[in-house]
Amino acid sequence: MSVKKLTTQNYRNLASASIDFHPDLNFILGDNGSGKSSILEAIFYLGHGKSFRNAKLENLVTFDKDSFVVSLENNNSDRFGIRRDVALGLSDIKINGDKVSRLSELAINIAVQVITPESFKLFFGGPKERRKFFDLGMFHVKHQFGKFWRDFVKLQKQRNALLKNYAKKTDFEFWNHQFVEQSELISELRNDYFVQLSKELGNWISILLPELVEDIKVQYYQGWPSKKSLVDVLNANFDKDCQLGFTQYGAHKFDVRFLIGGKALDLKLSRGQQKLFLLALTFAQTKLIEKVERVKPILLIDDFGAELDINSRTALMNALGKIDCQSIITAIDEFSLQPMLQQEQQYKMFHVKHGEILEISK
Ligand SMILES: Nc1ncnc2c1ncn2[C@@H]1O[C@H](COP(=O)(O)OP(=O)(O)OP(=O)(O)O)[C@@H](O)[C@H]1O
Repeated sequence: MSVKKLTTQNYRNLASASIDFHPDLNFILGDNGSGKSSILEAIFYLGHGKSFRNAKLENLVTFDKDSFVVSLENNNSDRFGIRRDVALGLSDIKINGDKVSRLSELAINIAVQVITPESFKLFFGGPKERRKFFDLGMFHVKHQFGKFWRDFVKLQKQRNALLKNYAKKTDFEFWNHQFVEQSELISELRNDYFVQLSKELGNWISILLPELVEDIKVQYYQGWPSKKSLVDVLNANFDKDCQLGFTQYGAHKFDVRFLIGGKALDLKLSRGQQKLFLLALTFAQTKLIEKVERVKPILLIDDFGAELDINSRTALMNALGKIDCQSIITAIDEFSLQPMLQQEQQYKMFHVKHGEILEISK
């Protein structure tokens, strides 16, 4: 799907905003602090139920207000909305006017990915951001994943509760068996996804970082040593798990490493190159989501010009031209979007000032 119209009430500094987007390409311009990122954040919120800036709920509602609403209408005229009352701790999710209980029902319809100037720092730091990123792709591409993952998390919680309660080793047999079975199911699905993603990544690296195309290696770590069975690993680590009160190995501990010529990617690449690499990975994931044809993905790029020179921006523009997704891109001014605007392509452009949004006619 693509976002046809976004409406907000009391979301950050967007007191009462409404934007009619272009189905493919959109630019949002404005000074620092005008509200550009807040617009992307509102769209992301509808797809994820949280901010990409790791902000607390109470910081999302406009200062001195108690609740906010974000809603969108898609290209099929379906309407999706969330209302959060921060003071009362209430939340209302609606699809076409009907209440739904699960955020995942929104997430199924809104496959939104975001790249910000901070993304690459987080992504190439600890494993948390990488897990979030890949799980989003899994959710949209491998449709069993959502259910598998929910079941796994329940088992993980049960096992951790037993660990914290100093249960006997024999009490774990039943839970270990299920935990292992579910971890293996997830790992198999992820493995499959990584083969697809690695292949697709090569295509986007050749557009965005062609000089590195031969040197990149992606390594997938399933969450426990690949040559050992998870049952053996759990048994061998039982005492340590008890001491820590949580399970050290399993599907929740998966990670992905990227090597360039055998060295960690963040040691070899500049910040701009890391951003391009993350963009290539995002395009690869977007392409896989597009191929399953459940939803058309949406790509949000915050602060387009940051870290990228004119050659990199040209490469990014070429990449955008090769993917069927809706893009919403923010920038300080038209100059930092160059060479995007020299193309004969259709787009809409907006200007934001103090949370007020105006469409700019071309
Ligand atoms: N809860 C809130 N209520 C009202 N205003 C807020 C709230 N949270 C943040 N703001 C203000 O909203 C403004 C817009 O922030 P936003 O991050 O969207 O700006 P931006 O245009 O993306 O800026 P930059 O180019 O610097 O990234 C900021 O000035 C900020 O102080």
